[in-house]
Amino acid sequence: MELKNKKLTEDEFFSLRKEVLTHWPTGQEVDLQDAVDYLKKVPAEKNFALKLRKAKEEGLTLAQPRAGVALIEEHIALLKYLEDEGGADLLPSTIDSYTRQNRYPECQIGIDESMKAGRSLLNGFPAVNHGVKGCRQVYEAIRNPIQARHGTPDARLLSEIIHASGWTSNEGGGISYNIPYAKSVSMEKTIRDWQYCDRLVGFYNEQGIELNREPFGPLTGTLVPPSISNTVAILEALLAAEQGVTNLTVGYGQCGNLIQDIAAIRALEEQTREYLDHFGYPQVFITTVFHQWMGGFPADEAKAFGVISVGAATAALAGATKVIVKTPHEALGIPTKEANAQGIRDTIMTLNLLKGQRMPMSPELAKEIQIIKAETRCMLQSVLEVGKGDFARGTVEAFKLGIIDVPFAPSKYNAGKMMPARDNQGAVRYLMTGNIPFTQDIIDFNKEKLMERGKFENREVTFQMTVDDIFAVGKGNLIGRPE
Ligand SMILES: CC[C@H]1O[C@@H](n2cnc3c(N)ncnc32)[C@H](O)[C@@H]1O
Repeated sequence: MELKNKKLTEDEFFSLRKEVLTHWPTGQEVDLQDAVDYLKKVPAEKNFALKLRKAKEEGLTLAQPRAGVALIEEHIALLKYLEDEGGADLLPSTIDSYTRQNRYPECQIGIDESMKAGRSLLNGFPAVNHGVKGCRQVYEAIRNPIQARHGTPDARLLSEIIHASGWTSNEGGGISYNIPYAKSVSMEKTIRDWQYCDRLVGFYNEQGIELNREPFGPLTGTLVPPSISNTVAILEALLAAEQGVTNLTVGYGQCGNLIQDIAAIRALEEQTREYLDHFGYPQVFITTVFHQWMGGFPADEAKAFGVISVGAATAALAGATKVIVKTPHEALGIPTKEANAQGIRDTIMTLNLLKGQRMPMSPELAKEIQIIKAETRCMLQSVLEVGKGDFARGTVEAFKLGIIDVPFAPSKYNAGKMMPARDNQGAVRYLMTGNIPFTQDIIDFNKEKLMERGKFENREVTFQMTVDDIFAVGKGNLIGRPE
């Protein structure tokens, strides 16, 4: 069947579903009517979609950590600690890397070995192997709404299991969980597979159960220009809306220049609204999520708290509905529950101090919003052209042609011709635009901003700036100044 941005019919969806549920024995535990009945009992305060609606209406920024360990009891203890001692408003379950690659046999080995070792030997929660039974145990043990966070190109079985278990949000998308997370999975396959995941949410919606979907904003988390991540977020929002998703959180990963980061969130929310309305989805409720710094972290915990606090402050001043929290163990690896809770308390303290405050509009902020929207518009219009009016087909073509190009992506389907670098205030600009069809004024704007830095640093504007920027934060600075 040719790829198209069209809502799957019930026949198409249910015939795919039969095969999806055979990918692992726990798929047989998923009974749709039983899942509907179970989800209908989820109280409003434990429904991710509803808690986000409430937060947006009240102008609050909610704090959510990442967290996941191999065994059910330990995972429950971890999540309870993060809500009780950390104060988390929303809970994750970060899914392990084997599950993300559908390597369920290795998950089983990881679970068995973790039981023998008495500690987690997986880097996340293997939700498919634990099945509906195990995931419901987790859901029933906690107070807050719970979301699956992962990086799964084919998340169809995972989505079936987590939603049947009362988990009312799922992160990811056909672009954002392919390009940064896979080497050679075709864009066409992941768009189709995520149409399935979104259609499942659309099905529950038709039963009166609203679930939240969250495209993964940061992508590679390495000097990603705001207009690149916003373009991907808006495309995934449009694809999800077509499948019947009505509650979407679009996201963005902190780049470090305060005005540009706030402009990115404001442009993202406004332009997502503009495109959803224009293409016939006014019913979709939009929230935003700001991811604290996704690049290299300082190992020194006090410095790490500095990075975490700036991320929390930026999220608050931007008016993001949610902020994803980092921990002082980021440079080391999987955090202890204590370190994870510290990151949340740091974040909530910062959010509370800035409660109700927003960065006021200014000529600088207005300019950054305008340039991000203009760059995003160039890419989205070009996606429509090469897709002959279809966003799904257009996305596949756009990556083939390098019209959308994500820096430092492992996927062979990403052109990798675009290169970013910071300007003299640390804002991320386009050093090379590759095949991205920007207008000349956009190209000139980015070049001028980088020339300013070159002049200040008395060096040529070259890829060396990019390299210096990549290591800068880990060394304690935002901009990679020449040594
Ligand atoms: C998106 C990548 C980020 O997710 C975080 N992460 C991944 N797995 C876990 C985990 N199991 N527990 C806590 N944090 C985690 C970590 O901050 C990493 O940089």
